[in-house]
Amino acid sequence: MRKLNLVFTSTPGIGNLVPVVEFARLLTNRDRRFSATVLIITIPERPIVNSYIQTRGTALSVHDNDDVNFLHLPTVDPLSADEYQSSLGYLCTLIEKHKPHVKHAITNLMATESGSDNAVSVRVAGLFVDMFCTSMIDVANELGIPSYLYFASPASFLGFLLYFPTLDAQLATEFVDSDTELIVPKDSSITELKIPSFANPLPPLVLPTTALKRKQDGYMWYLYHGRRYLETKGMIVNTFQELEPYAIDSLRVTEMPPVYPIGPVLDLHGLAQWHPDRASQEKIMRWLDDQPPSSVVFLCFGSMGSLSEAQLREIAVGLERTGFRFLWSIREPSKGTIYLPGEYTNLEEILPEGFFHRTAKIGLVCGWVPQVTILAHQAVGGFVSHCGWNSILESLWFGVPMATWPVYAEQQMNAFQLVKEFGLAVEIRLDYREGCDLVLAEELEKGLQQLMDGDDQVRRKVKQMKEKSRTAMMEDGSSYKSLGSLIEELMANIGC
Ligand SMILES: O=c1ccn([C@@H]2O[C@H](COP(=O)(O)OP(=O)(O)O[C@H]3O[C@H](CO)[C@@H](O)[C@H](O)[C@H]3O)[C@@H](O)[C@H]2O)c(=O)[nH]1
Repeated sequence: MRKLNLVFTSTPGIGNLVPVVEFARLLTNRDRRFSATVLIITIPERPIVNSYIQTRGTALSVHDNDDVNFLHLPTVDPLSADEYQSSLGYLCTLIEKHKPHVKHAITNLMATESGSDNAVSVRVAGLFVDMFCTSMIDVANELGIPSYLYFASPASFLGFLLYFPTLDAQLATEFVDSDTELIVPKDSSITELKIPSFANPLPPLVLPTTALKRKQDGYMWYLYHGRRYLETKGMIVNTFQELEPYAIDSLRVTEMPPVYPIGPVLDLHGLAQWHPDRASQEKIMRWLDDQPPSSVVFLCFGSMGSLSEAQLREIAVGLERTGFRFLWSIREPSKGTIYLPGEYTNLEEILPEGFFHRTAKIGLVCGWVPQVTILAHQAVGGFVSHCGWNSILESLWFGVPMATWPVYAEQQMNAFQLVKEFGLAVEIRLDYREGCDLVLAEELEKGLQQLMDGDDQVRRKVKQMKEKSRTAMMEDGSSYKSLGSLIEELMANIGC
């Protein structure tokens, strides 16, 4: 029997790696001719990602149904964080430095193709790179294998990055550059930017911070990746036609590689199972079991999100004022460029005096949470989200209405899309930026009231999108069919 091995490279972050692994599982389960090898880049400073890699890798190796293997790449010499202006600049350089290791690993996989006297022989059929791993396209080219983009953010953001080299010319002429601050329009009449993957013009302030810091290294990487996506044989996006019709259709033009919306691809069980602190995770679920249906507002800011102490205090006051039951995930700001947030040990000192005592009967404050399991719980009635794409897809899958509080990466654009283009969320903020902004207690209070008591239209639309997201993945659903087309294309590209 001959297996076709698909190789995956991923950015070492929860929001990137988990959807890559789930996509690899989806593909190999759908078509038994495929096996998958996920090349693992390790960053020692990210224990939560490493914990996922270890637990998930072990589970996959003993799970009969999944033909997905993790292959750990050797670590590269640490970079000096001081040399980089942004964590994206650091990350992309670090990934690029793994090129020789990726080449070596794939060459070894290919060496087993010929001369294998095993019952199962293997042929490497393609390399999938994620949004920040496009430097690996060179490796695929050198080895003569086709490369594909696997994009774990929305199609709208993919469209944005593809358009970014064009937008750059506009930003260069119409905006004022700065070494440290966000760029601003030269002319106050420029209040909107037209991006082809958005139905509506965007206020400049919902662009990612990286796109508004023209002089920083992250900006150059955005340009680089946007150009390189065009070199792939296909762009696979973790989204679905019914959610992003405008953005997906905007990508279906002749000069672009074909686009395959194959989502939502979610890890519906895994993330709750691999966190080392199982006791805290179980305590949260027991607490939720005691709450009435749809009564709890859940606040969580992603795997990389943390807020200032002043902001945490405003949230505490806002929550207390509304009197809603709440489950609030708080993370301590990271120690530096490449680190992820950690867990607080002294929250009593940070939150308003007496907060824990006064809210003991209605609220639970915690660190890392089993988010998917929480969103699936009937007690949860609303989700204040940082608008990471995985969080959005998860919330829609379980039909939980969201309130938008973007913090970093492309989340401001996602929030804009959710509120202004889809009507699937209540707005707290669209253009919040950690470090320069403060959402006041009364703003949060207003947003929460709208989320939990007010906007029936959002609630109704979210329920409809829940059904559509599930249908998309079923046999003959839009994403199911799109994955089928991708499989045909994969076979055609290697002449099978
Ligand atoms: O306490 C937590 C925090 C997060 N999660 C999970 O971690 C994932 C987080 O993914 P996402 O919501 O996409 O946020 P980020 O971790 O911030 O992901 C990065 O990657 C995404 C996909 O490219 C982007 O959309 C985001 O903006 C970017 O920050 C989700 O599956 C959550 O369920 C937990 O289980 N518990």
